[in-house]
Amino acid sequence: MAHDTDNSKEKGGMMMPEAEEQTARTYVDDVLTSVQHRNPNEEEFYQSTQEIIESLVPFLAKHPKYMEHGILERIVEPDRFIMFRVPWVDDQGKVRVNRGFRVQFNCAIGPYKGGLRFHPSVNASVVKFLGFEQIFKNALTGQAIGGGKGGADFNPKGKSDAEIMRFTQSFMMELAKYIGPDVDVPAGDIGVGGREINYMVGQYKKIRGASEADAFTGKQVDIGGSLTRTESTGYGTVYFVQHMLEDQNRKLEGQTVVVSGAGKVSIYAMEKAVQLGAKVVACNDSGGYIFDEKGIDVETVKQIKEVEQKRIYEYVNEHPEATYVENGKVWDIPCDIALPCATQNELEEADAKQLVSNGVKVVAEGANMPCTLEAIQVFRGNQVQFGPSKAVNAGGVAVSALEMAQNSSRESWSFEEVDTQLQAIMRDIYQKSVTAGRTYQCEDNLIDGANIAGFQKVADAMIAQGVV
Ligand SMILES: NC(=O)C1=CN([C@@H]2O[C@H](COP(=O)(O)OP(=O)(O)OC[C@H]3O[C@@H](n4cnc5c(N)ncnc54)[C@H](O)[C@@H]3O)[C@@H](O)[C@H]2O)C=CC1
Ligand SMILES: O=C(O)CCC(=O)C(=O)O
Repeated sequence: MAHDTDNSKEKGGMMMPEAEEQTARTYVDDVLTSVQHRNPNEEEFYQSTQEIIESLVPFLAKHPKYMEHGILERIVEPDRFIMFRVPWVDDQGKVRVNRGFRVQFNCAIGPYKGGLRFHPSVNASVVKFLGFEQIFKNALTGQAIGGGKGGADFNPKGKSDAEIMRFTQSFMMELAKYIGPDVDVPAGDIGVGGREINYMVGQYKKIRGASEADAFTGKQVDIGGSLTRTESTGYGTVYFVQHMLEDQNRKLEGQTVVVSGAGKVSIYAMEKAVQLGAKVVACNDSGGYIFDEKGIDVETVKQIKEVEQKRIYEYVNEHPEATYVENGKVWDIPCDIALPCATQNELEEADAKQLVSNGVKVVAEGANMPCTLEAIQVFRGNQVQFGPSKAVNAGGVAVSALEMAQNSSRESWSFEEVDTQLQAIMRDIYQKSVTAGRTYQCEDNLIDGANIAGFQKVADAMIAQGVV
C-alpha cells in the first residue's frame, strides 16, 4: 500500500528529496501532456489544469500515495460531459438553435455544484475549465459540494424577456434529465441571474411534476432563495482581500480600488469595498470603462446595470465629473488594489506590467481565471500579493451551499446570519490557503496553497471511495 515518505533532505527551505520531486514533476508533466492530447484545442481547459496541477509537485513529492492511486489521471477526466441542442423560436417566429452544456466533473465530496453561463463564447473548453476549477473551489469552502458547470452559447444581450424565457425553457427540457437537489444543483454565472434561474425553476417543476425548486440556487428569495446570495461573491471577494491586507498590517480603508466588469460580482465587490472605506475609481463593461476620481457611485451602476440593463457609459450622464473611455483598458488606471471581476483572461501580461508600474499592491480574482498565466508571473515576480479565483470568489458557491442547507431544513436565515457565515468561510479559506502554501512552498503563495488545500480534500475522498 502507498505510504508517505520521510527520508528527505532540505531543499528550498522545506524537506524535499530531489528524486521524489523529480518523480512528481515527471508525473505532472505526463498528465498535462495527456490532457493536451486528449482535449485538442481546449486552451482554457488546458490553462486551468496547468495552473492547478503544476502547483501540486511539492505536495505529490511528499505524499506519493496520490500518484500511486492515479488521482491526477482520474481528476482531469469529468464524470460526464453532456452536450445538447437547444432549439427555440425568436420574436420574429424564426427557429434558432444553440448548444447547451453541463459538465459533471467530480462528485467525490458531494453533489455537483456550479453555475450556468449564457454567453456566445461558451464551448466545451470554457465549460470544462470552469467545472475543473469548481472542484477545488467547492472543496475549499469546507462544504459537501462537488464540481460542475454548464451553460450555452446563447447571447442574452438584446433579447426580449419572452425570448429569454423560451430559450431557458428549451434549455431546461434537456438539462432537467441530469440534475436534482441531491445530484447536481446549478446556479447563475455570466448572463444568468435571478430571472433566468426563476424561469428554470418554473420549467423544471413543470417537467418533474413536483416542487423541487431545491435543484437550483440563486433563486428569488420567496421561492426558496437565500438572502445574501446576490451579494455573496462580491462581498466574499472583499472579505478575502481584507485578510490579504491584514497580513501586511494594512487596511482596506483609504485604498484606491479598480474593478473590472459591471455585473453581479463587480457590483457587490464595489459595494462592500466602499462600505469598508475604500475608494473605487473605475469599472467597465465590454464596451469601455468609466473613471470617477471622487469614487464611483455604486447605486448609479446598479440602476444602469441591474434595473435599466444599459451600457456603463450612461454613468457619465448622471455623473458628468466622470469620464468614459470607449474600448479603454481599465487596468491603465492607477490603484492599490485591482479586482478583475468580469471574465477569463481579461488581464494579460501587458496589463499586469502596467498595474505594477502604477504601484498596485494587491490583485484578487473575483472572476474565474481572469489573469493569464503570464500576468500572474508578472505579479509574483514583483511581490504583488495575489489572490487566486478559486479562493477569492468562493463566497458565491459557499452561500449557494447555505441556500441548499436552508432549503433542506425548510428554514430561512436572516441576511446577517448568512453574511456572518460567509465571513467565517472566507476567513477559513484564506487560512487554509496560507497554511498549505507555507507547508509546501515555504513562501506566502496563495495560488499553490489554495490548489493544494482543495486538491487534498477531494483526493482523500477519492481514495476512500476506491477506483471509481
Ligand atoms: N455570479 C457568481 O456568483 C459567480 C461568478 N463568478 C465569475 O465572476 C465573473 C463574472 O460573473 P457575473 O458577475 O456573475 O456575470 P455578469 O454577467 O453578471 O457580469 C459580467 C460582467 O462582465 C462584463 N464583461 C464580460 N466580458 C467582458 C470583457 N471581455 N471585458 C470587460 N467586461 C466584460 C459584462 O459586461 C458584465 O458587466 C465570471 O468569471 C464568473 O464565472 C465566480 C464565482 C461566482
Ligand atoms: O453558486 C453556484 O453554484 C455557482 C457559483 C459558480 O458558478 C462559481 O463559483 O463560479
